[in-house]
Amino acid sequence: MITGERMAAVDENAAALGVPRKQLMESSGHAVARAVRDVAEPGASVTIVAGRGNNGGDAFVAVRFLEAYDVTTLLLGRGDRIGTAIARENWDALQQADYDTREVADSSEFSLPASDIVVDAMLGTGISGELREPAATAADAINDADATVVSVDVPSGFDAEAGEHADTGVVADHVVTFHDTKPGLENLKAEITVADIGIPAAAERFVGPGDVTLARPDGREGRPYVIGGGPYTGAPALAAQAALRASAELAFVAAPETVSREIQGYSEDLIVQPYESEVLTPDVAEDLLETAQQYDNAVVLGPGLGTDEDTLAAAKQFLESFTGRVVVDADALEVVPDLETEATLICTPNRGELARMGGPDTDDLAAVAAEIEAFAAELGHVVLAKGGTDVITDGERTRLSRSGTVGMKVGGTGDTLAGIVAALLEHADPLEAAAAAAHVNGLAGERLAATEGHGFLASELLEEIPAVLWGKSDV
Ligand SMILES: NC(=O)C1=CN([C@@H]2O[C@H](COP(=O)(O)OP(=O)(O)OC[C@H]3O[C@@H](n4cnc5c(N)ncnc54)[C@H](O)[C@@H]3O)[C@@H](O)[C@H]2O)[C@@H](O)CC1
Ligand SMILES: [K+]
Repeated sequence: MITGERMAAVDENAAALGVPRKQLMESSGHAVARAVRDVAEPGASVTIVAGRGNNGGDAFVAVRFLEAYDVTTLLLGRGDRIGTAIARENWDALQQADYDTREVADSSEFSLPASDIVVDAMLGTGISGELREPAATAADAINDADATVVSVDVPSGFDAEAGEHADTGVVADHVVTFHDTKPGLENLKAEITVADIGIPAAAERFVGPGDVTLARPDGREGRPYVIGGGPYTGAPALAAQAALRASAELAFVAAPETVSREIQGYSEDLIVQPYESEVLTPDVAEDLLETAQQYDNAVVLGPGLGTDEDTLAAAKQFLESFTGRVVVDADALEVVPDLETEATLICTPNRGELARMGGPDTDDLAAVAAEIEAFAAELGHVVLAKGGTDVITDGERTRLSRSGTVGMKVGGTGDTLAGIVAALLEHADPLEAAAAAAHVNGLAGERLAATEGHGFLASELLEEIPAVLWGKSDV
């Protein structure tokens, strides 16, 4: 099962792997033609009702595979208003090769020719809300017609994110859906065919530009709360600054007063909240919990906290009472395996931390991705295992991020990663936020490596984050 949103991400990843969308459209169109051939003998009359998106584009391709049929193609709108280049190219090809095509300017002009088959290619996964005109009129006519209706990808009017049908939508007899079934299709009376359109498995498995698009912030949102610092001061500052670079509105750092000035000294952009103690203690954790619950911040727990016994007890206590989202990093990770918590945790262990938590102990994380997935399932939390290839899993879904360079072994890159995860949590679900963050952090390193070789610093990653997130996502 795949949502329309995720499908678009996978499709973008496929393009980055060298399989562009136009190629997928060719496969989709071929699959639609096969479905028509399955329900009608050669010579049968086929009317294609196409919209101006890629759903229509799939049907334009199908026309070329249906030479043995009597095909008429109706486009809702004008050809020069087709929304995507690849759909327009396929429409133009039909014009140049003299296929029977007609443009329908508005609903008053719409009339459905009597035909054996109607191919419904008005709207696919790009729909929002009830059908607008002329699609609504066309849907009524299709539903009233005596033809077998084959819908492309989803029946037009069906929302593939929510799995809901618009009141005005097409009622299909057959649906040819692509790559994987979509939420809610199984509740329809239609016969569903899932067509393989040649998307490489790697486009789902490896984090790519599509995953970044999916998690990309479209504004400033979120106020991550970094609980860190004590024995170390750089780590919490890096995490908080990375969150700001990745779209957080504000970034708070709760730290011992003995080091709070030092942390503030690294950056005037942070809001540092000192507490009276040299390290995090259970008493302090209780106060911090109140603040975190009140503001519903995403929390980053761990950077620079140290392993004082009191600190670990405090981290455990915090996590057991908190009910929000926490990125757990560094020293705080070791309390996770014994926790009882309602919080949503995203654990970001490196190799050693993963092993100490009870997960696999290896340099080659990709080779043990299935074990890490099982480990995350057992924990009941998202695990982002950091290595040459990062493994990101929620125990059911697993993604691998190959971005990054050896220069990222430098201290502090895990802290920037934790901050990016916290920021993206405002825009994406925990697994998607973690996967995109891992990719973004690695790409930021790759940008630096282009000029600095292996000699760059974690603090320099910070400035690269915006370009990776909002600029061209391929370096
Ligand atoms: N990986 C993929 O995502 C692939 C997608 N393909 C096809 O592309 C489709 C998605 O294409 P698009 O994203 O271009 O979107 P659609 O073709 O679903 O439609 C987008 C168009 O519909 C209009 N629209 C949106 N809501 C409307 C409403 N309520 N009433 C009337 N018009 C409305 C929009 O303004 C836009 O012009 C898929 O369903 C599938 O058929 C395939 O070509 C191959 C691969
Ligand atoms: K459709």
